[in-house]
Amino acid sequence: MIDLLHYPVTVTGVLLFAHFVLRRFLSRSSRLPLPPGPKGYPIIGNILEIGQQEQPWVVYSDIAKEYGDMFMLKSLGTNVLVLSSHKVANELLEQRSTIYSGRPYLPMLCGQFYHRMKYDEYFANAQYGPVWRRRRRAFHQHLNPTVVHHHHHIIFGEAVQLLQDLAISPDRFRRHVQHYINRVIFRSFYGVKIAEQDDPYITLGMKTMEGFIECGVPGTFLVDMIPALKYVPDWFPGTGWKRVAEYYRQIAADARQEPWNNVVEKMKEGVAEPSIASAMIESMSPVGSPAREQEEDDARDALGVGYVAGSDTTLAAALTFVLLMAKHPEVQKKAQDELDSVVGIGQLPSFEDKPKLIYIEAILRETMRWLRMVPLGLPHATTEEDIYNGYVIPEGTIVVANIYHMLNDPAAYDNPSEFIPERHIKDGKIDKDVLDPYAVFGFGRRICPGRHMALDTLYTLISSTLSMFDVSAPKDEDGNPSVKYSYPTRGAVISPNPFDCVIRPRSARHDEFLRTLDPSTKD
Ligand code: HEM
Repeated sequence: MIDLLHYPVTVTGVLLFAHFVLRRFLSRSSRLPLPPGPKGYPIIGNILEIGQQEQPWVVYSDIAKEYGDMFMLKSLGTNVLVLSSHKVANELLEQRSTIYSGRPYLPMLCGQFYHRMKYDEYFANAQYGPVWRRRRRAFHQHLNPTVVHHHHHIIFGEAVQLLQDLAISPDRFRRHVQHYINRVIFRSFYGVKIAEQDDPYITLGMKTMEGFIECGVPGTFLVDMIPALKYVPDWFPGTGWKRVAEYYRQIAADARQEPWNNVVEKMKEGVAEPSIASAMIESMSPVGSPAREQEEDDARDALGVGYVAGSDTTLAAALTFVLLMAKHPEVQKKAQDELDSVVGIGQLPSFEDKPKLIYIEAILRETMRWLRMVPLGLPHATTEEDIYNGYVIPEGTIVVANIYHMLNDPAAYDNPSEFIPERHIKDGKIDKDVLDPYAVFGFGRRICPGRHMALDTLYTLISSTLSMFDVSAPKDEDGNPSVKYSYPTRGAVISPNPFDCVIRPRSARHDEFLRTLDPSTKD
């Protein structure tokens, strides 16, 4: 006998089931192939290519030469789609950004269970959804191109301090450049002046990064592959990962909370230096109102990402610039001639000079292109199935843009391994026909929202150091100038390993000028 009470439910269930089965088997996608890619081994598939530790960007680049600008690697249920041209990256990550803006699911780092590190509170790791959207919007409001100039006095004032530090102890240039970049981030974000040594906020930020490096590689912890392990009780042997997760969860929470609390306290005392945090707090709903708690969480966590995402990346570009100047005295001389004629000898370039400093702009572009600091960008993930050029790209596919390959493409750049700023200039202007190297900042809705601040910081660093200093190569055993340098072969961000170079004021006059600079008057 038919159970009338459940009849509609049963019919709906059968129809729904039939709908899904038919959709699966009759859909175009089920008849379409996956994008091509190297044939893997039985069961493990392409795990060797995916898990490649040494210069995976070069390995992917070689595969692209055989399979074209889009290929798929498959292993143990994971699909990794590698994009190797601007065209495909634009068509998928930009034009279809509603589908391609997720991040890969990393259970230990960001999983949805208690024993996790909660690193998805940093919106750079968050899944595409309302939390990511709110935090990204809060961040963007204070760092978009129309308002980033609010931080110029900090970028410039701290550069004066950098020049003085370089004049006093040029051998410690690495430390000085790093401190400059961190001062810019912490002053503009929180209005705090960080300490030269053992700053507590920097220590927390560095430990947070350690957690990312230690636990961010899927497969380091078994729970990444067998999420059911989260149910194993804490006292059970082999559950040490839970303590690791708790440790870093607390560190990362403190890294976001402590500088924020400092701003709140200083605002109460009426002594807060204006900053992004203080501006955010001033524009919030009244304390005690329903919206307030979420607004505070979003603002605090949106700002927390600044040091984590912005410090090492900007440092990689800045140190590479120093290295390239030591290697290329002819480029340096040309830049100094431009600075002297546009700004004047013994003067510091300002942001007003920027449109006229074409060669400086070309050096900045070429440094980014030559280095490709984040060679594989940050991985995206598809949030639904897609069909592109006759191939099916399943939901949950990890999508990697091989920025290294794009900016190293001989079809786009002659002699791509050479550092040639002139390639970006035509008829005394930046040549818009040359492929924009700012792919280093990623693509689509996830494109780096700190890029305007990064570029303004790098412009200031490049123009002000070249206006005051000569950078040269140390002499080798035979008395010839030689810069010995190397780059790490693994990691998300590639920054030069420690190298030596000689930094000196350009002349006695420049030396004199450096002595008279007062950082406080330049803010
Ligand atoms: C030269 C310096 C920098 C480079 C090369 C760089 C590069 C990148 C790249 C490749 C991404 C991933 C984009 C994607 O998923 O497609 C990214 C994301 C991000 N960057 Fe940067 N970045 C730099 C500086 C900064 C700075 C200074 C900040 C902050 C002040 C910052 C904040 C962020 C954030 C918050 C994200 C995550 C965006 C999201 O997931 O929605 N970056 N960056």
